[in-house]
Amino acid sequence: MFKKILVANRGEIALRIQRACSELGVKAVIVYSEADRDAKYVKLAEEAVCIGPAPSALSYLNMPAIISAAEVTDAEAIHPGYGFLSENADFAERVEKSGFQFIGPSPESIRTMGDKVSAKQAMIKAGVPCVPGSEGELPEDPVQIRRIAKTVGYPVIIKAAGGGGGRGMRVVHTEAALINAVQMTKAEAGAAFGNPAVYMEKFLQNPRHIEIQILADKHRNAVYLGERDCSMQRRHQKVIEEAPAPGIPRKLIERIGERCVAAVKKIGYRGAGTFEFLYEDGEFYFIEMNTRVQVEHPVTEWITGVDIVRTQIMVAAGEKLPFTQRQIQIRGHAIECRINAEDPYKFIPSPGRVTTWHAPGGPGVRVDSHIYTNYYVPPNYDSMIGKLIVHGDTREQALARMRTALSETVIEGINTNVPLHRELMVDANFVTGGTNIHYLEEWLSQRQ
Ligand SMILES: Nc1ncc2cc(-c3cccc4ccccc34)c(N3CC[C@@H](N)C3)nc2n1
Ligand SMILES: [Ca+2]
Repeated sequence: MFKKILVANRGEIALRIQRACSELGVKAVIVYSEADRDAKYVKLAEEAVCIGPAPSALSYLNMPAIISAAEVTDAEAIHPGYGFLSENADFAERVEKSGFQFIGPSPESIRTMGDKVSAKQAMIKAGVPCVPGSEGELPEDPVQIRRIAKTVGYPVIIKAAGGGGGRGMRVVHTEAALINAVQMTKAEAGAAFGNPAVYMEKFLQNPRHIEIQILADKHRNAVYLGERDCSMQRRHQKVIEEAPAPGIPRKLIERIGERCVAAVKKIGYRGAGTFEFLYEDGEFYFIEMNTRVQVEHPVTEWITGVDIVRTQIMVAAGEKLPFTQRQIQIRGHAIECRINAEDPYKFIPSPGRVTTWHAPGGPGVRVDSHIYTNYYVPPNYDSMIGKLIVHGDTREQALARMRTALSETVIEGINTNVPLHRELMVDANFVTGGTNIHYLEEWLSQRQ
């Protein structure tokens, strides 16, 4: 086991990793930008290194600064968290070339999954069901592009190989609009990701977003930890996540979960990973794989009893998974509300000083947040200031606990989306369960 790990992130995930290290008896080195000098986990840190000024590019994305911080503090490993450099293959490579363990998959796995075309090809080879489409990069020839679209059937969606998470996508409903749409998406992809390659898929009209969490060690053991329903999103920002996914037969989950496990074994994947699927009419369609721990990992932790961050660290240290698939039992239901410093209905960021913070509590309530009374939420980073996660024996009990927790939550001094969560937790369709990826945006447009 490592003696010292550098936490290359900020906010609630930095605190989460710091806690996992503390529990394992591993020292944690905290890095921070000048804007995060007063962060809770910096104050709690045994060792903290300022890696630069507020802008991410000069701090949390500053590879030399982070690697130097690891050197001067004699850290043995670096945990990237999520966002920032967590899925940057070059960073993982530089970390390992500098003699540190990167807590995550190999640079090759990160690179393969970061290119959405190679990711899909790997999954097709591994027998994971994918959305029908161009099975590779679209050719230049307009005649061929039209032929592929005709085979796939309109509407189609053009996606950037270097995109993901909703960036670099364009839906096409008619042949007349096709070639121009391909050219626009290629130009945008070239500019945004330095990679103009695009691919095509059948556009699924009303899918749910279901993801499978996997964990794999360096000894070819791998398990899946059930699924999460992440369909309650707005402009590709998740708002509410839950596990298990309401109304999906366990048999279907087991089948797709086992295929994901077979795939990670086949590609020699190690660490935590998430397979993103669209789910429609009883079918799963692979769209992307995330090679990082995700914001919403606590809902999976609670229904399986597995500490994902702790296991990431153990696996990176070369240990075997401390459980087999048979030992993974799904118990109860968990729901997560992302708490953002923003206007609850206009989504305008609302940084500033938190003058009052009262966290909720009680049976089945978990609060993952770094804020405190008088904490100043900096304007430089994304607006998420914490997560409220609840667990119950049933979905109904989890909903009741979330309503109670939200009613106890007090955050004054800034705007937050807590009022939005309070309304959603009593919305008839959300309470029924199984709302698709468009539901929240439709709900918000009707509310305006
Ligand atoms: N073939 C096909 N059909 C429909 C799709 C719809 C979306 C999509 C569009 C808009 C919001 C979404 C929220 C969660 C998951 C997916 C979406 C989508 N995304 C958006 C982000 C990235 N994960 C892929 N890909 C799709 N692909
Ligand atoms: Ca993704």
